[in-house]
Amino acid sequence: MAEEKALISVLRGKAQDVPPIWLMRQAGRYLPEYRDLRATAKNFLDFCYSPPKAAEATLQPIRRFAFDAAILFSDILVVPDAMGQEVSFESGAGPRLKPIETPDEIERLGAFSIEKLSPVFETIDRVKGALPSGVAFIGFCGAPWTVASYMIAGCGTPDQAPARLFAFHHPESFAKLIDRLVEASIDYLAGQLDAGVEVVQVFDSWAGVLPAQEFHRWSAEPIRRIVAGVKARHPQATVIAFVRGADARLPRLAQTLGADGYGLDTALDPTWAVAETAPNVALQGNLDPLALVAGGPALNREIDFIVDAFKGRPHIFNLGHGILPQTPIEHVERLVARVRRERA
Ligand SMILES: Cc1c2[nH]c(c1CCC(=O)O)Cc1[nH]c(c(CCC(=O)O)c1C)Cc1[nH]c(c(CCC(=O)O)c1C)Cc1[nH]c(c(C)c1CCC(=O)O)C2
Repeated sequence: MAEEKALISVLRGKAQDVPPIWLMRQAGRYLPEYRDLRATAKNFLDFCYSPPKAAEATLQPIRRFAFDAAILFSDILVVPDAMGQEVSFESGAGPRLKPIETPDEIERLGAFSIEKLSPVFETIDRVKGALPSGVAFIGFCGAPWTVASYMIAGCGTPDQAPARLFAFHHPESFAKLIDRLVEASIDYLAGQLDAGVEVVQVFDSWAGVLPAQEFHRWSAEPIRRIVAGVKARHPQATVIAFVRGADARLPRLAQTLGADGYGLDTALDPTWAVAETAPNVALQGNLDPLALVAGGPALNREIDFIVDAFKGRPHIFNLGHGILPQTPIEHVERLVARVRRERA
């Protein structure tokens, strides 16, 4: 039997001497080869739905940095796209959808068409044959709250106020949208696992804006249902929950969501997270993406602090949020070398 991949071992609760490393949004605009490839597609979603291009974008950061995991190149907003709420991306301005303003519009959303996402599964099939042994393959989806927040607002907002207001005004209708996203996410992640990913990560990038009861209802509980639904269909699969802004709610999440690993955002203190969660729970994170932009002694100091804070604990080295487009490539190279202790 092939040796267990380091990232999978960590998710199964086994600490490694050297933590496996990958970076959220590791495929993207900080890479010149990504920018060249991206220029060959007429828009971002076409790019996501082109298996040869999406497979190449998935593999680019693996070739360059030999990360311990590849993450499928796609986007969380393909799910609303597959529900008939058309999505487009304007360059420099982020995603655009037709906003949902009334409960009626939730009733009128189409059924989730998993067939529409068949190019994603074909991308997975292409990548899995091309990955070096030892490199784990991660699929993903957005958590229902984060995806719903874009579906309601129709674009990115600083505080997700449109979705928060909609949920206060129309809780029953909002619950229907969340339920539909839970079901779609389970089908979608199970489809990704059928196609060949080994790990799935659920991104709740906007959980941190919710007050306690809303957080429980719209962020935590839907993620718990997704984890249970995925594991019912794929008992071997491992799941990472990235609940950005979980803050003091992390220990309770780690007891209740049922995931194998928890992503920590930049603001969480690793020493506290290690002390407040069970020792077999894997933790992922949480270098400040701006430290990676800054480089210099600050970067070394931050890397060493994180590696040391998680020592002896199942830990996946990662950023606390996505890599920024202005990140110098040499800083990423230095990060990987330093985490692997090839200290230059
Ligand atoms: C909220 C969210 C989205 N998408 C995603 C999230 C959750 C993680 C997070 O909080 O960063 C997740 C995502 N988006 C993308 C990936 C691909 C895989 C990877 O991590 O490398 C992943 C995992 C590609 C992408 N998704 C997007 C790009 C840039 C578009 C381009 O190249 O033209 C990429 C590479 C576009 C996107 N997609 C989204 C926004 C708000 C934007 C615009 C902002 C931006 O440009 O970064 C929605």
